[in-house]
Amino acid sequence: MSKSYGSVRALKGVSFTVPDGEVSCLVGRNGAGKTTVIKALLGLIAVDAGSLRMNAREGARRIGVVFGPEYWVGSRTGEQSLKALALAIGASTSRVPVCLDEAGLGDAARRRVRSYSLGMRQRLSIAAALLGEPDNLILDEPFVGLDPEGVRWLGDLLRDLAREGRAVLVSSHLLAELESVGDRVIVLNDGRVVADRPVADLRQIQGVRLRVHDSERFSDVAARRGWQVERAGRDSWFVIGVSLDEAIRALAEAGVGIEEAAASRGTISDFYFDAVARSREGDVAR
Ligand SMILES: Nc1ncnc2c1ncn2[C@@H]1O[C@H](COP(=O)(O)OP(=O)(O)OP(=O)(O)O)[C@@H](O)[C@H]1O
Repeated sequence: MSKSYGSVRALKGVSFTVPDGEVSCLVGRNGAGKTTVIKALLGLIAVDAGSLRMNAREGARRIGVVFGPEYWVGSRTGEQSLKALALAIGASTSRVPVCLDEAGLGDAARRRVRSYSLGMRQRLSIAAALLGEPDNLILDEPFVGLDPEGVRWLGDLLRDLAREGRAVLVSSHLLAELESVGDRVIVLNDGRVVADRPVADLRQIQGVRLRVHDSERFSDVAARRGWQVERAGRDSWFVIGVSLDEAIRALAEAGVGIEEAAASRGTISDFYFDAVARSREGDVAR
């Protein structure tokens, strides 16, 4: 898909697949194009080129959408809000208490939304997405405002919904929350997909996570030794396929100060920072 807003090219030929039975994570910096992709998928904006294809096994598939917490009208109760929505989308109102319970809002159903916390509004949005028993789910920043219990609950819910065969697409800046949820990670940068990989592949990668005092000297050592490194932050690195002992010895010999070092497997966070850094250098990795 490609999309411009006037002279701003928000999407420059974005293409990816969201498979059934998986949680796919869309990540990227502010302005990378995530919301534009999601709006285009939902038909809320027209794209200049490209299209969304759904592998419809049984006719048109239904998409559940999580609205931002600001969507709700404060003077309505949670129950009234979902009833109105159920009527609007043609879902049975018998789903309302089921979805409110699923979202942990059973006890707050008759309270006005204006008295809900941010996390409760977010839960109401998630309950709304489940109303129509959707085949697919699209969630834009669903973890915002949730407490630690809520984060775990939502992670488990998304995994369960995917395990039941749904395609789930989540956009989020909260990479730590995605680590235990995602099956696939798609990195957007400046309107392009710059990386797209199964999380299981990342977990296969073994290496050493390091925080060093001097990244320039570290890079010299890494280049001399032929290490494959991924940048995971300003002075944080992930060295692939090297043991902890080997890394510490080599850096100590070269006089590079180490602040932290630990053996580790690949994470979404490493993958993300590395993909964004490479795309800035013009080296688009997939
Ligand atoms: N209605 C609009 N009019 C003009 N430019 C827009 C509009 N909506 C988005 N843009 C621009 O398109 C680009 C992509 O924006 P988008 O909101 O899709 O990014 P995002 O990845 O969702 O960012 P964030 O993480 O901050 O939510 C940005 O440069 C943004 O300024």
